[in-house]
Amino acid sequence: MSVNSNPYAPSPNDLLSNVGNFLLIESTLREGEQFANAFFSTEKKIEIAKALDDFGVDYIELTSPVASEQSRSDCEAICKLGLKAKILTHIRCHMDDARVAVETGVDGVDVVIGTSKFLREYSHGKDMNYIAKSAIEVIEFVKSKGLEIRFSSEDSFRSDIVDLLNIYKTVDKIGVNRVGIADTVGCANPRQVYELVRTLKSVVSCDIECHFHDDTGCAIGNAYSALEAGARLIDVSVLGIGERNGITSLGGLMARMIVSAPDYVKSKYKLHKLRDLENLVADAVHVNLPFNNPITGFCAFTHKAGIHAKAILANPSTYEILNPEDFGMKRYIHFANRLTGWNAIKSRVEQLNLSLSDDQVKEVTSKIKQIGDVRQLSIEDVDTIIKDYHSEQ
Ligand SMILES: CC(=O)SCCNC(=O)CCNC(=O)[C@H](O)C(C)(C)COP(=O)(O)OP(=O)(O)OC[C@H]1O[C@@H](n2cnc3c(N)ncnc32)[C@H](O)[C@@H]1OP(=O)(O)O
Ligand SMILES: O=C(O)CCC(=O)C(=O)O
Ligand SMILES: [Zn+2]
Repeated sequence: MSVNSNPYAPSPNDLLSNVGNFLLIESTLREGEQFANAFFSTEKKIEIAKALDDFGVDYIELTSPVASEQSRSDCEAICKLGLKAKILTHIRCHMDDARVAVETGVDGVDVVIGTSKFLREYSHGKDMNYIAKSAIEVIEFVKSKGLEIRFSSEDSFRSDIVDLLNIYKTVDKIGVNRVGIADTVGCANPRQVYELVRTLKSVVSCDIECHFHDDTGCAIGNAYSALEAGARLIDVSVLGIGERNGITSLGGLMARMIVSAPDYVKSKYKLHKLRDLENLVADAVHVNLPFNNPITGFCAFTHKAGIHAKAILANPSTYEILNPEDFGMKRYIHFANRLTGWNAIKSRVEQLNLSLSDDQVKEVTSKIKQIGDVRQLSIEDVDTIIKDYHSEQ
């Protein structure tokens, strides 16, 4: 499908949109380490960093080097790998953290500080004047070391809009590479995201990065909305792992973006490596891939009901917006159940290299349904019913 005829692509009149021109900040080794189950050894971090790099992410964000001595030395080790992705570390807006971060060998530093009333009161206890002063000091220091610098407001969507725009204007003026918006508690909806990014876009000249938690199920939708409004970078993690139930997942965002920007996504990311990457991280944090995971969930390309199966057999686009082959995955018709139809069973008869007329297939389908009404069927059950029926003819 060409971009012009793709109904899911941004309109050519949509001048703000970065849907076909976005970058990924991959935060499995920062936000992901904040997932309850995560403990990454140095070797595992290196393995994950290499796999992310191979997949094609633009940036890899690492845990703050002040979190622990091992975090600092792991950060140094990953910087020395010579990956194509730029390496970032993530710190508080404080000179003590910044001094350590710039010595690790990273390409850039992501600085964050809470700007909502909740966090100003109960997290760091600083007012907006103090935040601006310390942001300027940290940003100028990191820039003086020749590193990329991003300034982010934590809990942006519960922060005062005037405070937000003022601090972003201030840091933009002194030359940050990016400003970040963070939906730290997952409260934002796509419309609010669109409006905030669009407003911010009109007051800063640097790139905009966005970070979305998934507490209310909007993390992928919000990321898409942010790109539509002109954000350039999205924070993701493999399987979305992070604090609480996590953030925008890499695979989920790939699923969304390949529909809207297929050429860009396919040319930039090695989509066939997604499943291995997800399995690597899932194993490392002792979880299974969720059954309903976009793309790699076990039933992501499984079609069951007879109406679906018939149409899928005729043309997969009837019930698939994603092509499994783009991700090295396979489509599957689940025919061993009472919702099946004669078209699916006919296809199975052909796979078994048997020959039955359409009327015979319809008859054997009704036998399958009768048994399927009584108990769960396996493929072997259905194959036996078909073979027995065939030999009786
Ligand atoms: C929304 C996010 O995910 S932000 C990223 C979160 N990442 C992390 O927390 C990294 C891992 N964290 C750690 O290892 C530790 O919390 C450390 C090393 C950063 C700090 O440890 P401690 O000094 O023991 O402090 P503790 O964790 O109890 O409290 C956080 C401290 O940071 C301060 N703080 C919190 N956010 C910020 C900020 N953005 N900028 C500056 N200071 C901050 C708080 O005021 C508090 O300091 P205080 O108790 O001395 O007043
Ligand atoms: O640095 C950022 O932009 C985001 C920090 C974070 O993890 C959050 O606010 O949830
Ligand atoms: Zn987060």
